[in-house]
Amino acid sequence: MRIHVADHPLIAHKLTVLRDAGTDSPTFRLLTDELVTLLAYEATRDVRTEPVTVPTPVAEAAGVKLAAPKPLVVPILRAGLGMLEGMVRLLPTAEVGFLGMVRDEHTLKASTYAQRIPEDLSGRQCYVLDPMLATGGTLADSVRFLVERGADHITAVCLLAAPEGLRFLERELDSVGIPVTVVTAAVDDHLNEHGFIVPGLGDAGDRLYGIAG
Ligand SMILES: O=P(O)(O)OC[C@H]1O[C@H](OP(=O)(O)OP(=O)(O)O)[C@H](O)[C@@H]1O
Ligand SMILES: O=c1cc[nH]c(=O)[nH]1
Ligand SMILES: [Mg+2]
Repeated sequence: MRIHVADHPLIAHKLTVLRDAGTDSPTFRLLTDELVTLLAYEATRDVRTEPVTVPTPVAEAAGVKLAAPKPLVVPILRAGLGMLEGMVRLLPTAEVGFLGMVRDEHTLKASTYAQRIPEDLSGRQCYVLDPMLATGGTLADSVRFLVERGADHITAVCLLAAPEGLRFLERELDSVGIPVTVVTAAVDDHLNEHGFIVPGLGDAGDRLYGIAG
């Protein structure tokens, strides 16, 4: 597994405001959107392209276009939905599949409550969106789900990751047999006893959308 920490002053600045407990939901949503577009630039570094030629007003120019099959962007509901627009802004021709997952607050185990993902992902590059990589359980399960359907290249885009979760994913995803990359704006200090990232930003879903019932 490859881990890329996006080290850029604009990312660090926006992340600082995002962490601030005083930042309200509308601002949190706006900053999430902006951060994802900056992260998407790094996350799509390996997107597959094929050569094309276009006529400029002067001559033929060699260029590239995104290769088929189209990339699939997969936000993990709920919080990953806040990252969708920022990602498809850079990849407007991508298709979007949805995975609804929730982590039990006591056992910290993730479970899937909804999915709308193509049955056959053979040859597809997938971009998983989830702001928080805490224990890594949610991301490990979502990567396995996509690999079982044939995805052959997966990049996860996160805002924050915990070192414990990254270590867990490195062990778990060793055997999936395809390249997996995690792109994150920062790796934080540790997980607390409730499985929250420290210093983190709190519950990303709640900060985006309000307290879930
Ligand atoms: O790495 P993990 O320990 O698995 O935790 C990370 C997951 O926890 C949060 O989801 P949550 O269960 O709070 O659902 P929500 O997005 O609906 O708030 C977060 O959005 C991730 O999906
Ligand atoms: O810190 C954390 C950990 C899991 N999920 C969140 O939203 N925040
Ligand atoms: Mg949540």
